[in-house]
Amino acid sequence: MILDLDIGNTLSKWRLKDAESSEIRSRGAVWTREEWRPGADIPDLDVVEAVRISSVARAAVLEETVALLRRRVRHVHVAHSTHEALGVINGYEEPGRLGVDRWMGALAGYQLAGGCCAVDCGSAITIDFVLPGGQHLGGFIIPGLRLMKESLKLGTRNVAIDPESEADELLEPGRRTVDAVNHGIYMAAVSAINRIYSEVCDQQGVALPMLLTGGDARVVSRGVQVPHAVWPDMVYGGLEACFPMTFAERAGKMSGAPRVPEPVSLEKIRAGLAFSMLL
Ligand SMILES: Nc1ncnc2c1ncn2[C@@H]1O[C@H](COP(=O)(O)OP(=O)(O)O)[C@@H](O)[C@H]1O
Ligand SMILES: CC(C)(COP(=O)(O)O)[C@@H](O)C(=O)NCCC(=O)O
Ligand SMILES: [K+]
Repeated sequence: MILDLDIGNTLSKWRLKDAESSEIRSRGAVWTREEWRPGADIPDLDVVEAVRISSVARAAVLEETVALLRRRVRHVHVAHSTHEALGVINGYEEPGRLGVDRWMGALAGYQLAGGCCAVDCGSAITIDFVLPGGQHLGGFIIPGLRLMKESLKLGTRNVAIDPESEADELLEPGRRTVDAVNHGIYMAAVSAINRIYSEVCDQQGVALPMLLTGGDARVVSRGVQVPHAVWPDMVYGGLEACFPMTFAERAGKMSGAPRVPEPVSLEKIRAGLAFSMLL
């Protein structure tokens, strides 16, 4: 069994993948601030032959986790952001400083779709761009929905956006604090994503397919007008591409990869941008 770990600032996600059949056998998540010790919510390491890790948590969290795993598992692979990988050139001045979850998303997106806009809606919302030739441009970082809400300190933190709510409702003016806050942060997130996408496609002269991932991807997806696909396992896709182990992975297949969304034409994107600025 292969254990894949995606350690974010809020949640440490894991999944167990069958090395023979490439099937996902189980998955789960634990709070990142809690110690990562095999137990109730964590898979049994006896069945694990290899681990692949993407972590943006504090260095100490990763070091402890790796030390613990190395005692029990033979192959432990830790992903790092590099200058180049799998045909993608990292756009950061200091490539190692790009969050490795963003790098995994960019690599997975490029492997799936060629040029792409990779959006990760977690503790932070990150929006990264890769051109069809493999140049990563860098990206944008804004606080995620939960962080935006907590920063207001209006006592609404415990009333999360219902992940089933329709975008229409969320985009209406709120008539009590909790709705005003939830609708406000939702509008902030989706309008930033729509606008950033259009600006960068306009600047670069190319309409890119958009891929969405992260804990808030489903709800954010409803408010994003740009054609896109939700890919919950996008970070894991990067790990598969960097450290291919199963037969399917070696053939370039990534688990749960969606169909590549067909972007609208550049003319439409530019017309939308002009319209939104009343030009
Ligand atoms: N069951 C859940 N538990 C915690 N957060 C959730 C849950 N479902 C959705 N979320 C949202 O997802 C975010 C965490 O998403 P995730 O992509 O795992 O973040 P990170 O990678 O930063 O840890 C939270 O900030 C919250 O807004
Ligand atoms: C931007 C992030 C905090 C996002 O993390 P996440 O929301 O997935 O927990 C993470 O990718 C990170 O720590 N990046 C390093 C800084 C950078 O990418 O420029
Ligand atoms: K993120």
